[in-house]
Amino acid sequence: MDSKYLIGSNGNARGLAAVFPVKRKLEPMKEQNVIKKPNNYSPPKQPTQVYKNVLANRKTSIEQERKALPVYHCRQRILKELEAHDTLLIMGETGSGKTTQIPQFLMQAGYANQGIIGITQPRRVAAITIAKRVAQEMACNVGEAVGYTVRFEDSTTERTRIRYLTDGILLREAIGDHLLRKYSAIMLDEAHERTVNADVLFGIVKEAQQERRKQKLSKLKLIITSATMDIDHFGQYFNVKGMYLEGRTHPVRIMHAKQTQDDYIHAALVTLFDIHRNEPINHDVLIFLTGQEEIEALAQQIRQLARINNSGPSDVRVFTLYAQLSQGKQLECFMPVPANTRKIVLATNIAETSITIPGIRCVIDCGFVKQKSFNASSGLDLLKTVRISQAQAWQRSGRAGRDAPGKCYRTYTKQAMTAFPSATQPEILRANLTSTVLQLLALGIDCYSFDFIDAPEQQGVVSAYKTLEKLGGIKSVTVPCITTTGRWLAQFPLDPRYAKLLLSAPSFGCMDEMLSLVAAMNSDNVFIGHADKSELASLAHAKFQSKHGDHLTLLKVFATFQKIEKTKIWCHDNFLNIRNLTYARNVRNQLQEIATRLNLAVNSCGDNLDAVKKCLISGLFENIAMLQKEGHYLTLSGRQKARIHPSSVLHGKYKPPCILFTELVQTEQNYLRQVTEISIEWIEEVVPSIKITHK
Ligand SMILES: Nc1ncnc2c1ncn2[C@@H]1O[C@H](COP(=O)(O)OP(=O)(O)OP(=O)(O)O)[C@@H](O)[C@H]1O
Repeated sequence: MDSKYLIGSNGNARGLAAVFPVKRKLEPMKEQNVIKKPNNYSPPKQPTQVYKNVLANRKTSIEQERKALPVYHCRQRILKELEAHDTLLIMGETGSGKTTQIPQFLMQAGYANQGIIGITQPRRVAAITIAKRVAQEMACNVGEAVGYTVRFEDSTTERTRIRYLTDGILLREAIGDHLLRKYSAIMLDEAHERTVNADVLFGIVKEAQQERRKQKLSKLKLIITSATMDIDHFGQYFNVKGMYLEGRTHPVRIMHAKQTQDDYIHAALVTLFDIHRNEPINHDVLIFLTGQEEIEALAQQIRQLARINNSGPSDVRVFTLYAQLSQGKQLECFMPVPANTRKIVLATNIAETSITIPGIRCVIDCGFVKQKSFNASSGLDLLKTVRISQAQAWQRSGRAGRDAPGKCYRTYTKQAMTAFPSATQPEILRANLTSTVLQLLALGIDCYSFDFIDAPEQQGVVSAYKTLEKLGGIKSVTVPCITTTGRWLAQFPLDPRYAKLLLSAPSFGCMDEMLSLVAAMNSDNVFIGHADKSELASLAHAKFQSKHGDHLTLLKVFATFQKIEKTKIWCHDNFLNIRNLTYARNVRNQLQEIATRLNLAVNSCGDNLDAVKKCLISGLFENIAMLQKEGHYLTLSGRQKARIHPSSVLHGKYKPPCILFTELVQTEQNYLRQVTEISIEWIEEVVPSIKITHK
């Protein structure tokens, strides 16, 4: 197949249907395979001898896998270096064992006796799956010696010594204790990702380390790791030399498209079918695409083609993995599939670093990513599809060689790749900084004097200060001093604009409603758009439609869900996602706990829904748009032309003259997502600093 890797030369998708149900190449079941794909094996309550043997085999096999990792042979060197230096920069190939093994080395060397070993991850799915893997390696349950903490979910207990957490969580903890005293060692993993939170953490942990030294407190050891970081830049910032872990993991064979592909989705599909025809059935495939819509459309296409051509049970299982999916759904692709079935995972860059999806032997990389960037002059976040960096391309290929040699098919030419930027632009140089600036202020740090690894643009910082001033979080842009409101805003694990909705809700008399709405807005899509039964789904969803718009529709769904007893049946009948609604309920409980701590009254506005709509303006005042006589909308801040997204209940009907939206999405054109009709007069009433100069 390698020499044939000429994407697009295999005909069109119709032709592919005929190619798909190729005779399967069944691999003889090796003992190892039986352990990896246990065919939904569930252990009996009292372990039988057979089960004990399976467990023993599994333990031995995990032990062997660990010993084979390159990092395993560098254990002594790492520990010696860490004894001599307080900070280590470690670079090692993807899959070499940095994330799973180094924390265990530290624990064995006694570092967990004086505090917790914390390992940050850019994404929740990585923190959860890695904690599970390490718990398995250490033969304990998650929450015992090893645990994870992600937003709204904490599996750790007082027994936990190794804690995987998202960088956002550690940042939040720093607000409570800027010396991070509960940690003896912190590993900042996947440093190349350069998320805003990670960049801020670099400065905070560096400061905490120095301060602990000054105050003669216990030492804080720092380890910064990645397979693709700019070691010179990091070395300069932390004033240390980098350490390179030699040793390769499983080789990954890279193949590039011979010709430029106009349609990367089609190219990925053709490549997938080539793989399905030529590679053993237990070689699972991971395809990198850019976003939810693209992924769901391709997943449906693959499932349909598989169905058309299979009379018996399908020999492929298609999984999707993107940020908007509920946590439960995200974790499904990590489960084993039955033997003689190929797992196909369609993912965004969420699967790009850190994670190991067991069974993946082939990666198809489309070479694009959806990137959020903030336009400081318009005050709006935009999502754009852009080329990945070369570092991302290597990270993606690294997902193929985790448990065996793999292959990576790049749907772009080798020549094209030379034009990709070598590293991803740090998020801090393109992100909305409102939340970060507030968190720094809550830590007593002024953005202008903070020791950033790369300082953000001044325009971005000023824009954040302006938003915070309007939210009441700081006194003025010129003297950015945090107010009591600012401190309260920082208490909620939310974007400050959403936190503001909760702080102002009691004065509008709608705290009960706002707790529900903010919780639902912070969970993933609760509506299931059923591909085969879209009319039935629309009919079911129509029952909840509010003429005011999407926010009140969502509130109606959530409020009904809260009252219903048989939620499973109700969600099923109404095409609603029970996991996301349950998650929202959990979020609501946690937000209510914080509100109670802050003595905020939980009042209800009953049928006076204008209260909810006015309250929405108090936080989302930058997300307002006016109808123009040409039929499109113009955003108030930034004057962007946009239309109501087709998924909105206000789409295609009467067009309200003034609307509030949750986000602006840029595809071929600008769309306003999650929209509610508001009255123009309310804007100045709720946020007096906003003057309506045009209509
Ligand atoms: N959930 C898992 N299931 C099965 N094997 C796993 C799992 N997680 C890790 N492994 C195994 O452990 C190895 C080391 O993984 P680890 O995440 O520690 O590597 P890494 O060096 O941190 O990689 P990266 O730079 O890509 O994050 C993997 O190559 C894989 O063989």
